[in-house]
Amino acid sequence: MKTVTLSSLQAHKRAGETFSCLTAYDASFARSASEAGIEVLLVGDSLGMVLQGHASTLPVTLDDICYHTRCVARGKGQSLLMVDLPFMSNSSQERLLEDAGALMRAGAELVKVEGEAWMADGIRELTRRGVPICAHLGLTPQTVYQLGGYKVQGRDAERATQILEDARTLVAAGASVILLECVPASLGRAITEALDVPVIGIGAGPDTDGQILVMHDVLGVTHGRVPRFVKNFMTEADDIPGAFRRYHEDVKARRFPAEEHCF
Ligand SMILES: Nc1nc(=O)c2c([nH]1)NC[C@@H]1CN(c3ccc(C(=O)N[C@@H](CCC(=O)O)C(=O)O)cc3)CN21
Ligand SMILES: CC(C)C(=O)C(=O)O
Ligand SMILES: [Mg+2]
Repeated sequence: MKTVTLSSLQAHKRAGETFSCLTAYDASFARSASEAGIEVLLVGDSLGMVLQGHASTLPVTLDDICYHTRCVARGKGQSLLMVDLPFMSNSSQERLLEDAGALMRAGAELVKVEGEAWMADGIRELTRRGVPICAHLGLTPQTVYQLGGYKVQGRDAERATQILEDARTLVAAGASVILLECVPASLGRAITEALDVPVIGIGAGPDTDGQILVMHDVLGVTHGRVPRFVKNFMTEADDIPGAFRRYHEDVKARRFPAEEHCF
């Protein structure tokens, strides 16, 4: 695989080709995912749930994320390294810039922020300073206690329009990538078509430019009820590298997500 950059993701979008993304939290799994061809690795704050055992992503600290980013950076190969800003890193503009700076120094190449249109100022200041941004919209797990649970967002026309408008606003403010979580497939498609920047989906239907899943879900080691958009690729593979390859190939061939994974 050639080195993945923001412009290669753009090129995939223009060519109508999909790309695959997967969370990674350490060097060994990052290397394996990268060797499978997975274009983007995310050090997600989901690590609070799958590594630390919390019920949400809120307890994850900047130091936790920086530690895992340094680990993944050593194994990432040619993949692009995206990293989540943790809960409350947006408590002030100063803190936002400081925390994003810490993630970049740890090895991030693209910083993902949850937030709606009000994050536009922060995103403008970050991009001005050379921090490429992915804006995460739809189901934003850091606001789960406000949303009342991990529920599909944008089912009604009003909220769907709001998510589309937020996406436009954040792209205008400088976001290079949009990530949509848990929205109806029709909305995933509409937003992907409306924007020039790459759109990554998780539970956002088959038509987004990229797909992302949590590594533990792909390997079938998540305990408890798994979201509808999850597929365990171990059942069709001989080993972990094989499951990563299968996930990557199924995304590239648009075999994943299938109808049963969508809302
Ligand atoms: N293992 C794991 N996988 C993830 O995808 C994930 C995490 N952890 N932690 C952080 C967030 C939390 N996420 C979640 C968690 C649960 C649902 C879920 O159960 N959703 C319901 C929607 C029901 C509805 O509103 O219709 C589902 O049935 O999929 C969705 C996203 C996604 N992220
Ligand atoms: C589920 C993905 C998109 C994420 O934000 C994470 O892993 O933290
Ligand atoms: Mg996250």
